[in-house]
Amino acid sequence: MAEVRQRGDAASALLRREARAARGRLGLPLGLGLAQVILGIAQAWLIAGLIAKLLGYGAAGWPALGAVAALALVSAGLGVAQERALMATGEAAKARLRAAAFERLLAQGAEDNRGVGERAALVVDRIEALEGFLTRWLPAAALAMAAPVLVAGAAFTVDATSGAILLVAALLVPVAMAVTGIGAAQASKRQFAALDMLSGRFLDRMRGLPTLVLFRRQEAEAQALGVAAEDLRQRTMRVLRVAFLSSASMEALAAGAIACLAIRHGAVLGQNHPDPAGAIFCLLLVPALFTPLRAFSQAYHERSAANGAAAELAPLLATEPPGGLVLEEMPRKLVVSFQDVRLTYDPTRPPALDGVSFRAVPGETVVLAGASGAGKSSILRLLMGFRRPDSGRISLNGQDATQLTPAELRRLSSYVGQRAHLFRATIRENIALARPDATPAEVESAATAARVTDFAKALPEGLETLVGEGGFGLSGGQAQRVAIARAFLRDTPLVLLDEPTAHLDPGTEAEVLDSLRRLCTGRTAIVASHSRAAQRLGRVLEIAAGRVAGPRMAGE
Ligand SMILES: Nc1ncnc2c1ncn2[C@@H]1O[C@H](COP(=O)(O)OP(=O)(O)OP(=O)(O)O)[C@@H](O)[C@H]1O
Repeated sequence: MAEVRQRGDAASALLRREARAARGRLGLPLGLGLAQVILGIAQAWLIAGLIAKLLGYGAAGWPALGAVAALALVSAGLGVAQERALMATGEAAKARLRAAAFERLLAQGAEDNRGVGERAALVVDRIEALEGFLTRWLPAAALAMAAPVLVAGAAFTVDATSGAILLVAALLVPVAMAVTGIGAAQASKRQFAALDMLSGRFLDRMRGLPTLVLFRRQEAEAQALGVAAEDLRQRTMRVLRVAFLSSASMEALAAGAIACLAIRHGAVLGQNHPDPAGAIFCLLLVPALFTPLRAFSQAYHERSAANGAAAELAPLLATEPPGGLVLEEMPRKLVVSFQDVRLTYDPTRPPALDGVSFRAVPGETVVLAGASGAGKSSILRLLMGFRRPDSGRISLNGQDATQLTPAELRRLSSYVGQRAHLFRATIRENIALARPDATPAEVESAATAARVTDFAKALPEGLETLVGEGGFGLSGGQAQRVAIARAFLRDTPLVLLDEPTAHLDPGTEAEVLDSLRRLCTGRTAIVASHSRAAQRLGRVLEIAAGRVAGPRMAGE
């Protein structure tokens, strides 16, 4: 319960902060909205004169008709300008929020245990939902307060009772909305949760589609997706029901206001009203009063949706990007030392690292061997700054590594994992990703060093061949060589390799190891590997249950 309240508080705080940030940009659209209300009142005045003339009371003529048309044109122009100003405000806010959310997701990196679909939904859909709050709800709420005062004030100048009727109708709107909108925020939150479930599951199953087909699970999965989609439909209908209810209450109030005014001014049709044009004016003010109130009611739904989205975004945006020192210059050589390092992921389970000590000097390759789950990758994760040790000391050239920002720590190392991820881009662009400011010659020399050029020569467009999703398929060994080329291009003093030859046949493994040996030469290298062949890269440290079990000679 306390947690739910905390999430609600965090969501409100986020929305307040965003409202403050957007305030400066909302002045123009608000001013334009107010101008439209005033034009609406003027139009009602002119049209009232024209209708009175038709009923045989007044003297309004063609100039009044021309003025009504001109005001309608100006009002439409103002509407377009207002919409554009609101869109610009929304786009600026979304760009800022997306950059902040993305920065935090990147800082959490591999350690973020949210699914890919959920992370994508946070950055795309949730921030989209906040736009409605900033560009619909905030201006609509401000106009819903100012417009009734202007409209009722105009009615007062003609007839105090009509002014009072309009004012009371306007004051009843928030009451009706509060009654019909009870539970709207909760319904919205549930709708988002169902949407997350569905999109996360869909993405996950799409990625594993070949496996599902192989195991003939496609029917069962389609049914499970159907159930999740049905759940989303029901929750969406609940949200819509609330929205329909609140607009129905609005229409009832507008009808009530017209009815009261009609009773008050019914004599206008009996040809004995003291101010027929004024009476018609009061009746025509009802649309002018309810247009901004209707926008307010519709935006109420946007506010509920934004509340649901903010509750999910707030914890992410509240995480401070990790602080720390920044290196004055990149060291050419690096001595890595672990002293009694402990790391626990889950306090209910034994520690992943339980007092690990070792040292690796420049030019040396330390191979971490040991059974699956022994803690090899955890050592690499610490060196990449994705985790901080619970105790002990990790030093780089004698300096405490935990004092550096994680990003700075990552600047010192190049990493090659089990499977290189290739983006949909050319081979050249995929390599240059490691150092976008590299010259074409530098990229080519990295490609040569990693033997990418050997296979790229045979491809139709060489290094310019498009690879990755939907592009030319590379074999596992070729993709690993692209990853090694990235490491060559980065040219860092520390090289971290995590099972770099897993999934490769012995022949390809030998070729990849040959490139890796050259990559490690002259640098400090730490390699986690089960492979006997990879263990010949250097000094082997046996890791067992989070401890260094002892050194082994290469090839032992
Ligand atoms: N994010 C995590 N949350 C909880 N426990 C984790 C996490 N990552 C690893 N562990 C646990 O920590 C222990 C060490 O894991 P680690 O990945 O370092 O092993 P490893 O030796 O690299 O294994 P492998 O050779 O299979 O990759 C394992 O028991 C593992 O289950």
